[in-house]
Amino acid sequence: MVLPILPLIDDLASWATKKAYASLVGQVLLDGSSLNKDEIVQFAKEEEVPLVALSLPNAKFSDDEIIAFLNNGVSSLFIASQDAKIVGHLTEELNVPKNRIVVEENNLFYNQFLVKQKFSQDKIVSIKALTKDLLIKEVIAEVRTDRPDGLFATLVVDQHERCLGLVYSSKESVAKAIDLGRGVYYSRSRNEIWVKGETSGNGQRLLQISTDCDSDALKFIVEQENVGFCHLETMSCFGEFKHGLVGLESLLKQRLQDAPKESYTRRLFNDSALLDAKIKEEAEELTEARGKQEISWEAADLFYFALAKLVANNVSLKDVENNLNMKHLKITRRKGDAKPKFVEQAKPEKETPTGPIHLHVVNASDKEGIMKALSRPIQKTSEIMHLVNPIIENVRDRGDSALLEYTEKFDGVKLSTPVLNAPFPEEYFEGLTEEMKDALDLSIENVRKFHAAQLPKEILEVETQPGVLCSRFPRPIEKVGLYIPGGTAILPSTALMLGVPAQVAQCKEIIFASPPRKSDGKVSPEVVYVAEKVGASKIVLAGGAQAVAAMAYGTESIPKVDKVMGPGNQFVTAAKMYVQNDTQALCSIDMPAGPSEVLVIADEDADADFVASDLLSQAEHGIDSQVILVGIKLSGKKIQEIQDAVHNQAMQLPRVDIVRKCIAHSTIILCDGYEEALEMSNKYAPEHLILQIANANDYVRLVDNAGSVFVGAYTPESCGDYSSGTNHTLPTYGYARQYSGANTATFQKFITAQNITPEGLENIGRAVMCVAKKEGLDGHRNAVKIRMSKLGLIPKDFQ
Ligand SMILES: NC(=O)c1ccc[n+]([C@@H]2O[C@H](COP(=O)([O-])OP(=O)(O)OC[C@H]3O[C@@H](n4cnc5c(N)ncnc54)[C@H](O)[C@@H]3O)[C@@H](O)[C@H]2O)c1
Ligand SMILES: N[C@H](CO)Cc1c[nH]c[nH+]1
Ligand SMILES: [Zn+2]
Repeated sequence: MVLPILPLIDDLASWATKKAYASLVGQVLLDGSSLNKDEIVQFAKEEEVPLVALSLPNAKFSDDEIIAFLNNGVSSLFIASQDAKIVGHLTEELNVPKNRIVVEENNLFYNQFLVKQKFSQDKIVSIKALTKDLLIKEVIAEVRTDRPDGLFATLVVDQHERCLGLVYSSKESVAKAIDLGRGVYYSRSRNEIWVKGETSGNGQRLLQISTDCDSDALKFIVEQENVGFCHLETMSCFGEFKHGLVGLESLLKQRLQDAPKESYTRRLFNDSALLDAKIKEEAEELTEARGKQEISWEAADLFYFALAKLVANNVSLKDVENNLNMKHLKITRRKGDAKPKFVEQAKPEKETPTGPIHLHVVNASDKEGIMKALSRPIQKTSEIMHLVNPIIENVRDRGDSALLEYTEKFDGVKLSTPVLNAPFPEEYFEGLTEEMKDALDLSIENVRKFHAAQLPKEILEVETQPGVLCSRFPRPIEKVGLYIPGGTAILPSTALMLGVPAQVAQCKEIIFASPPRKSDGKVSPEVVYVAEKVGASKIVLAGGAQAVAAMAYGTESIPKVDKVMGPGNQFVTAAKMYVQNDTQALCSIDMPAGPSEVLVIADEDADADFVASDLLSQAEHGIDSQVILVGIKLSGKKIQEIQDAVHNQAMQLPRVDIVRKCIAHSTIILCDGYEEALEMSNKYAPEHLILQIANANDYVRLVDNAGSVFVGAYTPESCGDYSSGTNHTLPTYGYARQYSGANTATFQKFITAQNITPEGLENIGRAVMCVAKKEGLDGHRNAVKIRMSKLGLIPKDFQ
């Protein structure tokens, strides 16, 4: 409730001199008969008074002017009883809501908008007559107390209406608070008036006083200064406030003062073009967001940059809230249509790009050029994580329903279940030819042979000392989730590259995941064929980060796996990185296996057509793939031959558009010798390395970093992709420095064991005790000492 006194403003100059205390009431009545139209609008718009009513004289203002008052912050129209006839006109013709019209009845104005309160004529006091003493008298007359000590419970809130604490006021303290315009209360422990902050420095500017509905409690709205309201130095007596928008505003205000020069926030404050661009970017991302998590994520980003703009321009959240309040009072609203430039328009037909498909050429001595050539065309981790995090969290928290939503959003397929269980229905094999089965069978057998050969033949056992037998034995990882890409191309070859070693390693449960086809919501029959051959129990019909999350955390219909494997685009790779770092997921991954890449080393004698075909075979994987040719002493003529071959072959490919984009960030690097070329390759650490050079085999010894090597002119990388036997799931982004490609061990873990005899204990026991003593771990030492002592290998009092 507001206080029953209603200051009548009939003169703006008097208001200006008295507003320091008059505004504590939180409401005013503008006198329409004394003020002109501009004064009314200016006051309602600019003065921060929560309730601005207007006494509307008959026939002084036009309809448009009345609407302008209500649209600019006037909350209610007070009409004298003799003018009541205009109410019909206001409600019917001007559409003024009934609850915003207050007609005088028996000397009472009964306001029902925003507050429910009766104002009697005698409580409407001209601003000229409103003195501090009168105000104090009115406030004290209004509040009651049933406490024996005569104090009033007083709720203290900040300007955002957040509760700071509960205190007590006496009549005297209220009078002093109004007089000083500060937070002044009555201290029950000290039994005296308490001017908040007088000793602590944590004072308060008083903004408004009101009472509750039955006038037995006061509310002080204050602006808290310094550390906070509580004596424990928190903002409120109930602890700190949650960060939220208000918290972010104060943090940004602080940053405006102290952010270091090189910080991002400082850059935002100093570069208004950057800040505006970020606001546009975030606004666009919010328009594209779907689902609670993603929308809240994007909205939070937008609010952050919007708040940075407010702070940079000295506009407060309170100003924004005042503006919202004013808009809430508007009675005519904008139609709400968006400006034409934001309305989706028919997109102009994309022009087919033309021009030669050629690689850039850079000399090995050009350091800057080389740095650029060897950097991958990938989005920043933070940006990609930003997109992937909400997807993972949603699937983790909401399981199948979130998974189905993302499949609809990203793959354009509405499914009723996200999983296909073995035995796979006949209809899923439709379209599979005998020729295809034979091709897959041959590839499966070669991959099986190569991977079976990697199984350890026997348990590794080493007697490190007489009586100390150490051993190591493999065990399959029980449940594996195998991701088979299916965005721009269906890859049954990946299904067999992952499924066969999983079967060879004897994993107990093999689950496939692959994005469903848009046409019928199924996965390709070739993938289903491989799934059946390797004994997969399920095919998750989903792709991207959501499929990875479903397998890593499990859903209602998908069991949680122990390890997620397989290649994929940046979303898939980022999701794998996320889950492997989340201890809640308890899930490992094979490696970061992202967009395909190849580095070909060729000399002058290399066949230009072979070289071009190898480059293009990986360039066609995706626009984020990258191919590099390292040429050794290539003549200008050879370079031209290769460029021509790239262009001519590319133009014949159905995926020429993808190739064109990939080649745009691909390079020919010119070196002077074989060793320099291999150094360059080791630096890049390519997923695939092809050696099209004389005596290629002799150079394999110089390869330090690569996923897989293809040696000699007749070893195209495609053979490794499908049928030779090596695995095509390989580390990209330069991770060949530290990761191996998929192999049988990827599907296993290795357990060590040891068996020590008394003789063995005698041989190593003293060493164990010595080091344990140094580490201060006597329990460790005792485990040896007690045994050795019982065996009589050390004296009873051995120290
Ligand atoms: N390194 C290796 O061993 C290896 C092996 C085979 C394939 N690959 C690579 O795998 C990749 C396969 O990529 P792909 O895209 O064709 O298939 P994909 O299956 O990896 O990705 C498709 C999925 O990406 C998700 N997605 C697409 N746009 C999205 C967006 N804007 N936000 C969130 N998610 C989105 C969708 O869910 C979709 O199902 C290629 O880059 C290829 O080169 C690498
Ligand atoms: N070259 C890819 C690995 O980067 C694998 C693949 C599958 N099909 C064709 N190629
Ligand atoms: Zn390939």
